[in-house]
Amino acid sequence: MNHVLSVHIDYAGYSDKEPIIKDIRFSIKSGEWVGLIGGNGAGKSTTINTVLGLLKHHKSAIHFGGQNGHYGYVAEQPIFYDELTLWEHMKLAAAAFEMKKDTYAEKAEELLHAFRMAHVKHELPQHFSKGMQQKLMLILAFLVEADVYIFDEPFVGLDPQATQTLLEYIDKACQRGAGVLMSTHILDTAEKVCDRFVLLDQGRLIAQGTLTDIRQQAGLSQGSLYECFDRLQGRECV
Ligand SMILES: Nc1ncnc2c1ncn2[C@@H]1O[C@H](COP(=O)(O)OP(=O)(O)OP(=O)(O)O)[C@@H](O)[C@H]1O
Repeated sequence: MNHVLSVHIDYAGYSDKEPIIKDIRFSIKSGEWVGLIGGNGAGKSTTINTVLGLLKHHKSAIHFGGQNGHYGYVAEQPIFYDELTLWEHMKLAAAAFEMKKDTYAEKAEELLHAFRMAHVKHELPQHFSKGMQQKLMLILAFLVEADVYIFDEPFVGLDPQATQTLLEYIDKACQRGAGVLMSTHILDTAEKVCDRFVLLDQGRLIAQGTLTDIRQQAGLSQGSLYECFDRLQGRECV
């Protein structure tokens, strides 16, 4: 199977002092949903920022594969233009990715409906709640058929229906062959939906693989993802 993303980070950080993350290597195949797991400050966002090429101080090789080279990214904090409505944001994204008018119109209405945002499509996102701003980011990400989707803590602020809708959209994206990297603290959800996991602690990779692999590495044959992560924290990866 093709890799849609391969990540090889020797080190990365925000200054030329001691790096924040070191020796992080993993890849994502077409159709795979990978959970990036770690406690507060473990280095999840730093890893994502390195993958996105946003850090100045790094030694890394990041390769995006796939068919069209498009990726979708949803940051931990919503990012938007204060003076553009939700609908204008969507039109801008469609124009940037040169989407066909018919494809766009159908997809746009479907997403607005699915995320229950049709009633505010002509409103400014700065007046939205945190969850609604998060939904705007998700709608923009799913508007374009990307080869890779990267989500940093996507569930924060979402209500249960929006969470379900997001899970369904990610699942559909994987079914058509996209790869997904998703950082989250919601380990019971991650355990249910992700195919594989990358576990970080203090800027280091401490384990990776399927739940079965992680259980083996933690020595807990029936352990939950949380129990395995709890056991593995503080150890170096083999
Ligand atoms: N912009 C920045 N400048 C300097 N240091 C930073 C910056 N952003 C994060 N760090 C540091 O990098 C380390 C890892 O942070 P990071 O945000 O990658 O963790 P995280 O796993 O995403 O945590 P959380 O779950 O709390 O979001 C922390 O020690 C943090 O203080």
